[in-house]
Amino acid sequence: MRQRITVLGSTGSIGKNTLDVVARHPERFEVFALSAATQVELLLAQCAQFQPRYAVMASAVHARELAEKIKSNGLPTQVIQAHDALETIASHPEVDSVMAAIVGAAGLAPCLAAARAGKRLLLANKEALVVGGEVFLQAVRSGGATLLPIDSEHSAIFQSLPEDPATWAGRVDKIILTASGGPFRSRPPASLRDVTPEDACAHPNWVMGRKISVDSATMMNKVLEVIEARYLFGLAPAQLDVVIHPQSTIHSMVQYRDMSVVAQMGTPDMRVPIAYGLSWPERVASGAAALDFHALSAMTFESIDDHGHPERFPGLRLAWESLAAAPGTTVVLNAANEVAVQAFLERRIRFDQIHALNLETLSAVPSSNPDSLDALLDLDAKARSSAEQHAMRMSA
Ligand SMILES: NC(=O)C1=CN([C@@H]2O[C@H](COP(=O)(O)OP(=O)(O)OC[C@H]3O[C@@H](n4cnc5c(N)ncnc54)[C@H](OP(=O)(O)O)[C@@H]3O)[C@@H](O)[C@H]2O)C=CC1
Ligand SMILES: CC(=O)[C@@H](O)[C@H](O)COP(=O)(O)O
Ligand SMILES: [Mn+2]
Repeated sequence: MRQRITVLGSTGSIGKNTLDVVARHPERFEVFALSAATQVELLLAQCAQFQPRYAVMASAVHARELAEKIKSNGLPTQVIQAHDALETIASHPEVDSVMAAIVGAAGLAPCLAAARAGKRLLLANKEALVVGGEVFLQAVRSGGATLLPIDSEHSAIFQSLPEDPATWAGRVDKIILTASGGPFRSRPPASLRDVTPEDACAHPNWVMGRKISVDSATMMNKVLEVIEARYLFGLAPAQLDVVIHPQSTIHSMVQYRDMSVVAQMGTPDMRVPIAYGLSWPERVASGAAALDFHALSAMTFESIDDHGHPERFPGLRLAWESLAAAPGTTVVLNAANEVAVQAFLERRIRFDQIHALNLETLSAVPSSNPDSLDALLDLDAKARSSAEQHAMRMSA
């Protein structure tokens, strides 16, 4: 029987790559539902191609527009307009797998719904796990869900670990996440004051959405990924390491107790981890080009400490610091960073103010121990409000 899939965030970079892989295997995969925030025309085109049962848009205005167009095009898709529409398509009894590809904490509630409903949950939306933390993991356990990483580093780690998670703690010495260093790896740190959103979004190796691209430029992406790895693989924060590898050929590594290192490699193409998540434990064609070892000129590595850190990437330490602090700290950090990145993309604050805004918000919002979705969203809202005030002061 075909695997029925809901794609949350189908109009984004991960969403489009997911549909590309799905379209290569019509005998294995069937699209059950799609969702977007504002891109009505693209979602309409996806509905025409994949004929899903349901489609959801984040706002009522866009949902109405999509529903009218779907009707006038004679398509069978039903547009669900309800405050919990994303949760509905993520937990529907006829869904097998959910691709979580919404950006930011906005994806948390449907992820939890999918987890509680015992779905196979393909997690690209790293912010959902960074915010959800133990509440997220508890939902996965209680719902009997299967959580599969899509983030390239975490897919690489997952592919490099033994099949049985019960053996990980005993066998693994540490996990080494690779970081490209982003577009500003070699720029004098003082010049970062004046970079534009276009500069920051020009990632050297990956074509991605704007938010994650800015995160790669500040190294906040690696902060989120260290926290994500902590929750996905259950190792101690001290067992998580980051090394700069500018070519993004090795996607991450696992170092075992005997000092053997297992790495996963490939061309930088998100269709590889997406295809692995979709087909796990099998493998299917992804559409990615093969890594050509005959043409591969170099694979280099640099220590972050030798690379202008902490001046260039002052935020990286926040990963370990927030994991050592009260559990709500990662919620506050993520919310602050989402507000800061948006403010930078809207040219309200400078690039070098993103880190300052994150620090100010962490100091201003008291940490707590949120133990439910409501408590997580409440803390997230408090942190956003505080961060917005800091952003307004900075831009004044
Ligand atoms: N891009 C990549 O290669 C990688 C991405 N990731 C992670 O995957 C996630 C998605 O990233 P990416 O695809 O780059 O992001 P994009 O910005 O390209 O896409 C985001 C998707 O989410 C939708 N969306 C945005 N805001 C909301 C909201 N408030 N409610 C509901 N839907 C919303 C967008 O709709 P619309 O298009 O209509 O605005 C779009 O479909 C992020 O968490 C990112 O960190 C992880 C590894 C690699
Ligand atoms: C493709 C992917 O998973 C991104 O998270 C990518 O790894 C960003 O790279 P850097 O954050 O290392 O620049
Ligand atoms: Mn990544």
